[in-house]
Amino acid sequence: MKTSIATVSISGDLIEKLTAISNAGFDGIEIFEQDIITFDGSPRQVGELAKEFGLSIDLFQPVRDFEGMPEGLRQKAFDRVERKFDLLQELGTDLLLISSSSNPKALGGVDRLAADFAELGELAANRDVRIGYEARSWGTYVSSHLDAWEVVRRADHPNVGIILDSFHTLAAGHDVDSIRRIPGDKVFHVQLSDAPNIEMDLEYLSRHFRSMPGEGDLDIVSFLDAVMDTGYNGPLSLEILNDQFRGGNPRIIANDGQRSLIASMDALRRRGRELTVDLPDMPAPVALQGVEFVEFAADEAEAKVLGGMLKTLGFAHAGQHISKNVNLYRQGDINIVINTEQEGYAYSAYVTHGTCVCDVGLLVDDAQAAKTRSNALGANLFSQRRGAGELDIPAVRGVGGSVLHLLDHGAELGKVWEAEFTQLDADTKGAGLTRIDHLAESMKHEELLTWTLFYSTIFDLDRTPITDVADPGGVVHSRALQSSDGAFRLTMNGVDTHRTFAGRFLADSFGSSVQHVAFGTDDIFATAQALADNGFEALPIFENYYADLDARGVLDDATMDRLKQFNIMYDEDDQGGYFQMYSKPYGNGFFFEIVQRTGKYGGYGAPNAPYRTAALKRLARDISIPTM
Ligand SMILES: O=C(O)c1ccc(O)c(O)c1
Ligand SMILES: [Mg+2]
Repeated sequence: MKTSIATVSISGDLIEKLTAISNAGFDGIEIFEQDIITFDGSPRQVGELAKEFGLSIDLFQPVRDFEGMPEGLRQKAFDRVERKFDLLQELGTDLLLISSSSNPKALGGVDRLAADFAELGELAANRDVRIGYEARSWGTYVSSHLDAWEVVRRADHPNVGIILDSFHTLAAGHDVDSIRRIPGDKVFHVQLSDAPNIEMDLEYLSRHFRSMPGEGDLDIVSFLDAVMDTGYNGPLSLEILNDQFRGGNPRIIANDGQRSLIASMDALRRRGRELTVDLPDMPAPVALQGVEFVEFAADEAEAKVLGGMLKTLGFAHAGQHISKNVNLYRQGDINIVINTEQEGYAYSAYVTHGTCVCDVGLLVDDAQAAKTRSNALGANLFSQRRGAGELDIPAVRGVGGSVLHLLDHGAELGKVWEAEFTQLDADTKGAGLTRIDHLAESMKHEELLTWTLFYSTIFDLDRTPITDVADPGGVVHSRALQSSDGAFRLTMNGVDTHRTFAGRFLADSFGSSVQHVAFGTDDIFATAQALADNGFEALPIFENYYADLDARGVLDDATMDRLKQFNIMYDEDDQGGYFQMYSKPYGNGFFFEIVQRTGKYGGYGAPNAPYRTAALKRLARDISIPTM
């Protein structure tokens, strides 16, 4: 089983595309006619070029609107396709994709369409080429794989088969089980793409918003599982029409494609499928138990400001690193580390971004297994010279070049705090913060799918659909990744402009990633009181917000008064409630959040996000933000 990708999925000219596709490890390509038309050389030279890159040309596409044409136009359609047979032979490939017609002049009738394909099959046989018929989900008469299969079945010609495309099957809501009825030797090719679950014209969705398997909301693995039952053993090919990818970095998009295919095949294998494919052995998607630590890079002066702020949040200065200028702050199960080294990774992160979260420690069952899976999926491993007494903690590169350390409760890594830090006596009684509820990362919008894929292929995470959150300066595209038990939660915000609060943070910090850290408490009012006593300054929320919340009539007057008093926001779903308050922004727009979940509330207060953002922006306008 080979991996393939349509040239339309990658930006650049043909050479740039082939370079990226070949370097990413694909075996073959589907070549799009546009890439031949715009190439300075003959189709034969295109074929030779692909060979030089070690890539087979698995098919040529697209031919549209061939079948069902009335007399007078029918011959023209056949002549047009015959010309493409010449092209196929020059390219050195034998498979032509014909997608189902949406031509208003075309006629229907399964037998008419089958007769067209039987006749074309004869012509194809004479030229030693094959025809693959694909149902486009908006085709006039043929809009599902079952329609296309009926045409192919009745055409009954060895040179005519079906092409399955996950988009057309899944986005249109067709059932995948029926694929199992198609004999594998009649499936000539399989195309894969994911898509977001949004109500939209299918043709528009298909041509602008497809994504790599694992980036959207479609169940690609079930589709593949059904395909495998046919006995199909040809290439798995990505056909991704996506506006962002068209303008994206060819290397990153091609690498994402490989990662998505490897993860999809691994998921199939975990369903007990025997795959004839050179797939690296790898552990299962890694279960996340939570965030073990968050590390900031800072200089000495800013470390004092940050440390002071952590004190007002109720953190104790709990430890000093045995050999480095690194301090540990603790409360409940939360570990915050401030690194003021003058060399090494944290220092370079500080020089690049200013005070920032440079490193996040993730708690997993087995850190070595997590590293092995990350590596098999093409993540960049991270390491740097260790100081005396420092443990060898597996790590990978994450968003914005940041680092993710992988920790577990095993014999060695489970003792990292005792091994690397001298323990100091707790100097505060705390404010009731118990754990890290979630992290929020900001990134360019065009990176949102890449990082979705990174996290959701390595780790065992559910992903919410992408929602758009209004900011006074633009739209933020937001989604959450979370473990099914909620132990690990991450929100990702993709921004297009620096006029949004998240966009400004990204621009001013030169691509730093973590913009806020949310701490959980079991009693938001007790925590809010303790913080107020410590001199913590909460983000002031608009008076009118409370008028609106009150009008909804979900909270009693006494609770409303306390929300207002402490600048706490509130949201609820049918599972429970969510209280949230914020610190003022620091540095380039970083902030802390404090939340309490009641019942089984599963969200992140999205309805409040526009008001929180406006409140942060108001403050950023009104005062000069203290540097962190
Ligand atoms: O949008 C289209 O016309 C089109 C063409 C060829 C394909 O393989 C496809 O899935 C869609
Ligand atoms: Mg297709």
